[in-house]
Amino acid sequence: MVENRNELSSFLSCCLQNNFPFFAYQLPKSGMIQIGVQTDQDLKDYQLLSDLEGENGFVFSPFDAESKHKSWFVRRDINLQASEIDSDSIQLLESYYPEKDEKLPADVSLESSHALYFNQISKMINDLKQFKLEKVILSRIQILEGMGMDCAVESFLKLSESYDSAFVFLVSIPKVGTWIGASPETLLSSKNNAVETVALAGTQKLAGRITDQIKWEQKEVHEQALVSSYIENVFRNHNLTKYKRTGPVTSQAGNVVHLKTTYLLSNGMGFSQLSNLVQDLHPTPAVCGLPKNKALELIREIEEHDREYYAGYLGPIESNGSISLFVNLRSMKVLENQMALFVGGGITADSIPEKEWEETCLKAQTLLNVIRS
Ligand SMILES: C=C(O[C@H]1C=CC=C(C(=O)O)[C@@H]1O)C(=O)O
Repeated sequence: MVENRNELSSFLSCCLQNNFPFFAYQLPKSGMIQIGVQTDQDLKDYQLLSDLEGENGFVFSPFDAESKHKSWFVRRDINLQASEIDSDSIQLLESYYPEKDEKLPADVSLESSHALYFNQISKMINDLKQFKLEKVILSRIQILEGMGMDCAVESFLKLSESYDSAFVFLVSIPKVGTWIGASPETLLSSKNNAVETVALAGTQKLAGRITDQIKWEQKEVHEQALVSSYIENVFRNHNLTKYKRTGPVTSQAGNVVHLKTTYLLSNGMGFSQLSNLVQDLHPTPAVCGLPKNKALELIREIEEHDREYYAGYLGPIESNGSISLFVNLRSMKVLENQMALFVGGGITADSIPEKEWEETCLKAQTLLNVIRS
């Protein structure tokens, strides 16, 4: 826990209450929260990540590029590390107070009931068999009543204190939304010429075991292998033939474990090459399915809720070309008096509906155990 936790909490609450576009995040294994604030509300949207070359800030992109939701870029006009925050930082913020014209997002109740989820999964399994799809991700929303905007900062701080190996974030964009989460999945990161991505899939409850004791079933191994082969295929299409593959290994994410293969590409890539790679990787079969376009069609047809930014990607980009992008998973949209928690799981023709429902409950617990503690 940072020594100046109270000042940090006041600073983030001040950003939120005064409708600054801002972001706070803790990169995996960094133990350090970074904060960026845009001092005006003149937000930039983008079509291609390559349009942001040379910029310093944070990107926030939806699951479905063809939906009404845009990809946003928040500038890092004020750049602070959590440990630097004191009363002067709040004064600095005060000098930039934007107009308070933003209304808080209204509460919604899009919760997918057990019955609705079961109807959807049955239809999905039938369609998977009929149209010979390998895998599709079905998601649902769980509404947390009585926990809204007032709890956002505290929830983010608790997640950052509990999850050292996740990408923990709080991002708020006026008229777009406020999201918090602890993602276990890197989409693409590039620093000092080393480019990394992961293939993540398969879920089990940790249940007090050490990761080495965990045995994976054929269905889970297959599900994860699909994500790996998709990534390797994207590499091939980009003529990226030299990379180091590690895994699959069991990787812990709170109370659950996944199978994870890590890919390291050591040849330096320019920003536009990285951007093209992101464009092709997203959405991976960890959040969409295979074949990608058919899976996307099925998701649009079967899910009744709007995923918005869940299963999209987000993270910081720097003017020197470094990027750290993560999949927006294990995350919640913060509303006035509610939080909408999004969870999903990979469905194959062999899926057992009740087990899949339980898996989404386990994933939800990753966040609930911490924010309700
Ligand atoms: C879609 C989610 O998780 C993905 C990432 C890891 C394992 C997954 C699975 O086992 O289905 C999912 O593909 C989610 O947490 O909402």
